[in-house]
Amino acid sequence: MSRSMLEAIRGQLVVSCQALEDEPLHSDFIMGRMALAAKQGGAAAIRANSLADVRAIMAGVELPVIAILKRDYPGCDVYITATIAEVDELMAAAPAMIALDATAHPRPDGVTLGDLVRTIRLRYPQLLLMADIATVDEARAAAALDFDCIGTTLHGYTAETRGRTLPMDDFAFLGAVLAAVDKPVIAEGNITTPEMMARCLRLGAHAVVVGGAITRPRQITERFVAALPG
Ligand SMILES: CC(=O)N[C@H](C=O)[C@@H](O)[C@H](O)[C@H](O)COP(=O)(O)O
Repeated sequence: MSRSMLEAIRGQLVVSCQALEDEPLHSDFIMGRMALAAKQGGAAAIRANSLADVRAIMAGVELPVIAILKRDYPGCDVYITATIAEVDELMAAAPAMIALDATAHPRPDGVTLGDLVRTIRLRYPQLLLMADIATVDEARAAAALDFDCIGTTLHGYTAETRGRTLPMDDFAFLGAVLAAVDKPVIAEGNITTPEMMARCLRLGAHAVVVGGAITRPRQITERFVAALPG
């Protein structure tokens, strides 16, 4: 997969197919089928967690994959592709792109984000890199490093941004990131309707990642149940 993957997802929908160990759909087989359904529905790429899921998806679906590896390190806030060990693990499947936590939080091995990116560039020159950020400062810092694109993934999920969500105030955070950086910005996080997706693209997002609203039936059910009258 070449750098043209970024071109392939321009103005398109990326579907995140993820189910962690504690979720009912946790299974590489099921994630592979979710990804196939997403492809048949018109998705341009898939975002997926873990080597097993990425492998299953790449084996059955001809779409580029944005791979991540979520791993909890005790006492550490960084859990999305935290170290070179997770990158090496994912590269056994050779996905087109890997997303890394690109917040200002310390990484479990003490390596700086800049050094991690430099190591990855030397080891895997063809790999595209996405920076998962939570704040505008983090977006700026990531843009100054050798990332190919920036994702709003972690806005609302760090101590500094807790209580916020991406759609708040007509996607004001997305607008601020777009104004602050000159790299492709991928809108991701709590985009739950087709209208929200379209709004992000009109605001200037390069592509939109939708996860739970498409691939997490428990979350979808909860939304319906919350709307029950009486
Ligand atoms: C914060 C975090 O760990 N986000 C993860 C990142 O890959 C996934 O759990 C999300 O499902 C994904 O970002 C898509 O977002 P949403 O499911 O809200 O459409």
